[in-house]
Amino acid sequence: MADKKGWDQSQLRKYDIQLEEIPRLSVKDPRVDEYIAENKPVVITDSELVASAEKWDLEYLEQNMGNGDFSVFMSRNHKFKYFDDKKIPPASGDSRLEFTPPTRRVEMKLPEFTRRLRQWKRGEERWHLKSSFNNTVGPAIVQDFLKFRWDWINSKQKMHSWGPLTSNLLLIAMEGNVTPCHYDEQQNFFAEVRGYKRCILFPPEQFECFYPHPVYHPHDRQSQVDFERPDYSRFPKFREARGQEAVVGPGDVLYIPIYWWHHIESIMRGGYTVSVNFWYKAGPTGQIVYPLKDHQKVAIMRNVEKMLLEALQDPQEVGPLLRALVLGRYT
Ligand SMILES: O=C(O)C(=O)C[C@H](CCCc1ccccc1)C(=O)O
Ligand SMILES: [Zn+2]
Repeated sequence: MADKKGWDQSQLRKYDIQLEEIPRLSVKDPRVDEYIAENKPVVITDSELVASAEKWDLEYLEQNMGNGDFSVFMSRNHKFKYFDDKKIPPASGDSRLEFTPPTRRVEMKLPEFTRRLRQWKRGEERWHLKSSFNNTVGPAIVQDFLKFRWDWINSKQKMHSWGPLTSNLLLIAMEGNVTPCHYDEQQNFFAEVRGYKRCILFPPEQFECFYPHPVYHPHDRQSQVDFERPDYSRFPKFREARGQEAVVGPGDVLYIPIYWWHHIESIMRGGYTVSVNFWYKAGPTGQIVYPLKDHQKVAIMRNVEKMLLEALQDPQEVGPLLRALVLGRYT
């Protein structure tokens, strides 16, 4: 039986990872801004940021999301590992370059999606709606969206000199769905509207523990490590990962700092989840200060990979050149 907090440990997947708690602070607590200023995760409670969306249950969404198409992802298992379809290589004889998408995107109307959620049986394919708010949504949703606490979030954006808001994603997931560990190049206020999501975060300085796919790969920014069955022979440093976790529920806002690794799961047997994220471009770098911050080194590594690929053209040549550059010389 779930505790008064709405869930219990049995609803979280088990991983062999050292985890601490992400602090939970009230929106009125001045320490919230200290965490954001230091690019450290914090769960902000009672912000009312998306309180106008509290009524977004499946029935309300069916009636008010309009008749447009929404991007829905289908997976044969519980994992929804993101991939950039613009980076999928053209078919070549070379099987080493072949990419098999782990999920399939299907455009469908909202009632189609909610039907699949309602009729789902264990073992069947899973669904995950991931869509921006476009101009096809109904007037009631527009009203709810306009009633988000833009005054509060705009004041945060300004106070911390973030760049512009680039997008809001509406995320509707089935219980048990998992978004595997990845990082984004944007600041993120992740607002939980309905249901409970367990979020595990790791700082950018643990880059070496997560072995992200190459930048040119469709799974760019995604970790190669399968949290459920880590391959410690290929990814030995994963043993050293130290995470922070939080289970966010309705009304909670999790600040996911730019470049921080995050794994997100809709808790098992918790029903569907509804989340809205707020992605912001990083602020201006301003004066470069040494020593560089860890996320700046990640950005440098990304640029080196891009430049080498541009220069060498063949992705197969990037590894050998980097090895020649480093082994016995910088190691
Ligand atoms: O808000 C975020 O950054 C999240 O990762 C939220 C996460 C998945 C959103 C879809 C997605 C996955 C990978 C890359 C970009 C977008 C979830 O809620 O399951
Ligand atoms: Zn993300």
